[in-house]
Amino acid sequence: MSRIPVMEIFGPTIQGEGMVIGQKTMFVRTAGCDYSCAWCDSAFTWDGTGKQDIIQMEAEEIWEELKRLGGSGFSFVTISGGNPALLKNLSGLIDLLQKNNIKVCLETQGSKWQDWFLRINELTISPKPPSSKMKTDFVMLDSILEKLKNREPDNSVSMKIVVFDDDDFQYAKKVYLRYPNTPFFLQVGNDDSKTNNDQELIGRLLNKYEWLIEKVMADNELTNIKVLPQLHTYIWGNKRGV
Ligand SMILES: C[S@@+](CC[C@H](N)C(=O)[O-])C[C@H]1O[C@@H](n2cnc3c(N)ncnc32)[C@H](O)[C@@H]1O
Ligand SMILES: Nc1nc2[nH]cc(C(=O)O)c2c(=O)[nH]1
Ligand code: SF4
Ligand SMILES: [Mg+2]
Repeated sequence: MSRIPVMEIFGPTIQGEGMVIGQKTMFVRTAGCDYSCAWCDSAFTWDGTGKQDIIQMEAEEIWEELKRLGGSGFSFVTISGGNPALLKNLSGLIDLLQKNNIKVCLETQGSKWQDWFLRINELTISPKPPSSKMKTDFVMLDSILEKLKNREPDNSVSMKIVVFDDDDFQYAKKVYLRYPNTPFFLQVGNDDSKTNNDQELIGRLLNKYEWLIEKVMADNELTNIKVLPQLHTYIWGNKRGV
């Protein structure tokens, strides 16, 4: 028996972020994080406010719930959190999904290593800029990217950095230059992940997207880079479970 702390399972929806943006996917969100980012849009996974929703589930039970929600209409599952890399025992779930021809994507911040990283089809590493108030352990990040060179050949790894301000942009540049061979994404930061005034939020996020694009356009060192919105927030605002 090996249970996984699950905060929520939802979908089908689209992946709103990063290298497979737009991809139809189900989500499994695990509980617990070793960080506490100032602007975390999923703080309910670690700040105690979602405690009553955490369910300890076996891999088989997660798979059953995914099928109950998504029927046969999905072939991608994205695991996020919290930090799913806190969970040594995710191996069983990854195996079970892949045995059923499901591609597995996973989001983590690059603070912890797990051997099952090597088997994730689309792994997003998202180191945190200064506005988060977290400090990046670059020794750990270097070692994670080094070990990932031994991943299975069809599997993809990318970096995604959320940018709120000029300091974050400088940080993102430093990370870009440190890992020149890793596909690199910038993502617009959502500075109000509580509001339910969608129109006002979306207007502001569009302006921030334009600001970020213009920063990249003007930069001569950031060349092989993609600048993305957090697409789901432009459609559903801060709604949970989409
Ligand atoms: C909620 S986190 C969970 C996975 C993992 N803990 C991580 O941070 O990569 C998923 C993604 O959402 C991003 N994110 C969190 N809060 C955000 C916000 N307010 N605006 C934009 N992106 C945000 C994170 O940077 C991360 O890339
Ligand atoms: N649609 C959608 N796309 C996402 N991409 C990453 C998410 C996350 O919270 O990790 C997320 C999310 O919560 N919803
Ligand atoms: S690392 Fe991810 S889940 Fe953890 S606090 Fe930061 S954004 Fe939230
Ligand atoms: Mg999210």
